[in-house]
Amino acid sequence: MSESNRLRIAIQKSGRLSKESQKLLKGCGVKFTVNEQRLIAPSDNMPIDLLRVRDDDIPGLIMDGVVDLGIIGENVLEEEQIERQDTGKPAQYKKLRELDFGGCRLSLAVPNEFKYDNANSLEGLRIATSYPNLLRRYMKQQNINYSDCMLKGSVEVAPRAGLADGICDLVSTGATLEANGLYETDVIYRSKACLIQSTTEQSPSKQALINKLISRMNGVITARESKYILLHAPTETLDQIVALLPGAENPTVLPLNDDTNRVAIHAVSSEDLFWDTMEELTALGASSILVMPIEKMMG
Ligand SMILES: Nc1ncnc2c1ncn2[C@@H]1O[C@H](COP(=O)(O)OP(=O)(O)OP(=O)(O)O)[C@@H](O)[C@H]1O
Ligand SMILES: O=P(O)(O)OC[C@H]1O[C@H](OP(=O)(O)OP(=O)(O)O)[C@H](O)[C@@H]1O
Ligand SMILES: [Mg+2]
Repeated sequence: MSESNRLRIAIQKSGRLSKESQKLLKGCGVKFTVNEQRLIAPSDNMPIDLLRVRDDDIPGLIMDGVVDLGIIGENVLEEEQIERQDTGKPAQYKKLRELDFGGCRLSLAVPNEFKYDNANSLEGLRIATSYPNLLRRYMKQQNINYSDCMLKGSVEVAPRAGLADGICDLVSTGATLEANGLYETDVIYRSKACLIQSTTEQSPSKQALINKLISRMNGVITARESKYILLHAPTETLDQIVALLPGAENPTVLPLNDDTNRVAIHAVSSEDLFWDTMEELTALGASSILVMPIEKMMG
């Protein structure tokens, strides 16, 4: 259905995913300028148009084949898929990869004064949510009767406002729940942002561009999760020091000028190097420890 020669990518216009989605695409070499008033941000250097929309609209745009790629929270994607499956609308998509942002969970929460023992304590409650389908699926699995109160926003104030007994909403740090006198009882869905594609067959040139973007995205995300580590180590503790570097296989070991007892180590580590490990390295005699970010990785 998407007949344009340009690849269309739907991203959230403004909200939790918008900045990170733009940063990821820029990291993949897609140049564009966002004009806040405009729905479409065309790329200047690649045949790509970014569609800036409400996140709730992204799964439907993909499932109807109106756009080619989308960056969306798995929670919104799954919610829309259940809705469409129940109403007989197209509900297919391809998940290309999970992304490294937008991590949160959809949880049930009740007021601090509510006595909760197990999921059965929720029997008969009225629960406010923006995710009625994910909530229904969970409550059915648990065999619990409830009624729902559909709210698109400000779900966390529903119990205090007398609209509901509990809520089913997104949680990350838990600060919103705490600020509203609520506590989390059941995690019903864990979510991250992901990259999805419509199942519409693409022209070879568009599919080649999609493949290029996926490969670059892999490079950007792997690089973000990795560090370049340089340090000096005594030869007698070299093996112990290398063993402490997280996920660093085959580091480069180089001699130092005028010092036969020490060597320089260069390593790419698949994780960050935390202060605790830095302190352990120092205790083993390591010095001049540098931990540097990596911008891009390939091959
Ligand atoms: N606190 C959080 N921490 C991390 N990710 C979150 C958090 N809250 C939400 N998300 C993720 O970001 C997505 C977008 O959240 P946001 O609050 O911006 O949505 P929204 O208010 O529905 O936006 P829109 O106006 O586009 O409909 C959520 O669906 C979820 O996947
Ligand atoms: O556990 P926390 O770290 O407090 O995060 C949870 C909050 O984050 C989201 O809202 P957001 O801040 O994106 O604003 P919104 O009200 O526009 O959805 C979500 O709807 C919760 O309200
Ligand atoms: Mg939304």
